[in-house]
Amino acid sequence: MSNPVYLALDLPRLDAAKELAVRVKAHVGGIKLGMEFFYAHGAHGVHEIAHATGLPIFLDLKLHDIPNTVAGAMQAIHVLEPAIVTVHAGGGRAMLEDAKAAAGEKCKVIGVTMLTSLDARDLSATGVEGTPHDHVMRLTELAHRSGLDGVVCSGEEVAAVHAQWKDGVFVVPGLRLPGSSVGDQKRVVTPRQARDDGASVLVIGRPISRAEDPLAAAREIEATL
Ligand SMILES: O=c1ccn([C@@H]2O[C@H](COP(=O)(O)O)[C@@H](O)[C@H]2O)c(=O)[nH]1
Repeated sequence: MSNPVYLALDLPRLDAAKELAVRVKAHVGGIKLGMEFFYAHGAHGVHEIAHATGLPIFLDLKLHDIPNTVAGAMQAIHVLEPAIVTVHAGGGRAMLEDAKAAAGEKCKVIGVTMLTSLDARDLSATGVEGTPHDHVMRLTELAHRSGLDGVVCSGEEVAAVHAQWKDGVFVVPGLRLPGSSVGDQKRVVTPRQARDDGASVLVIGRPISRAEDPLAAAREIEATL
């Protein structure tokens, strides 16, 4: 079985990001590049990381706009050959369908349901009724009906999401080993629990990138899986 861990390279400097990725590449299955990296380094940065590591690239851009704009963005990033791209599931059915149609066959399009940095109080403050579980399940159903390949959810929901959508791709961030700092994450589980509950991709950033010894941290996480 291939390594499900994607290293989130949320670092402002390209040389530091590249050095870290090369250092731990034997202990992760892919690299996740998000807004911080992409806005700073663009297509050039993506090519640099892809060539330096040879690993699949997950572009976590969380696209969320009118359908025509999101479809245009998907076409524009096609040349980067990402294995995975994210869009916000809350963008609605037309946006999700158009994003998938524009993505090309090899790219998995994954819908972000409810950010792992949010909890029940945050959800209610945005005017959404029900629990985080209800919200995640509702958006998962929409993503599925709209033809996406899977969703991003927290480890608290992934078992239910997996039970509802057997062949989906389930991306889980908000992962921490017991006793480590959660930072801004609110719905958190261990990498092992997320995997056992049906996660296909485990997104891990700061527990590796901010560790005193990132290589040892990546190895330690790999050993728990
Ligand atoms: O709901 C979500 C969606 C995406 N993320 C991203 O995952 C990583 C997590 O980083 P850590 O340092 O391991 O907390 C980060 O790039 C987020 O943008 C998420 O955390 N939650």
